[in-house]
Amino acid sequence: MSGTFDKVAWIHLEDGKILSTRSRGKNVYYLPGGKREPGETDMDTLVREIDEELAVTIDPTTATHLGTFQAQAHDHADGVAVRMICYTAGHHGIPTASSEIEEVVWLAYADRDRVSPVDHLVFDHLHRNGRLL
Ligand SMILES: Nc1nc2c([nH]c(=O)n2[C@H]2C[C@H](O)[C@@H](COP(=O)(O)OP(=O)(O)OP(=O)(O)O)O2)c(=O)[nH]1
Repeated sequence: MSGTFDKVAWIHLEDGKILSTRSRGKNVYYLPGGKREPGETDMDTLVREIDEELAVTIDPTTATHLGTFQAQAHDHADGVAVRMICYTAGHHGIPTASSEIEEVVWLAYADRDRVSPVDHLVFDHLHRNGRLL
């Protein structure tokens, strides 16, 4: 199978660390976010997915596009890609793991080996810019 997943992710940094999640049954951490549903804008997807995963309300008026990154999709056949459109954004509420999420953690650049290939690109970008320590 080939193709590309179209996903929107939330980049949430605090004290040089990035909020990351691990879904049930997975062995690597992902940046919170998910797949666009038909007709959704980036903000529609971001708000819906972050509410579903973390019970947090994203404030779309504060969203800033950080970058769009593409790499091999984790846990899929070679050649399947994920294109992840990444935003920082203010929020309301305390991130709390929903049922599909086993763990919510703050990762540093030193944790790069524990994230999926597309997140390597995000980690490198944020580290170069001094935002992920
Ligand atoms: N949200 C998110 N998805 C990621 C990241 N890195 C990464 O490879 N992905 C991948 C995982 C899958 O290969 C791909 C498609 O997402 P998906 O939600 O369909 O993943 P999946 O098929 O494992 O999930 P599911 O439908 O079985 O629940 O996106 C990341 O940092 N955050």
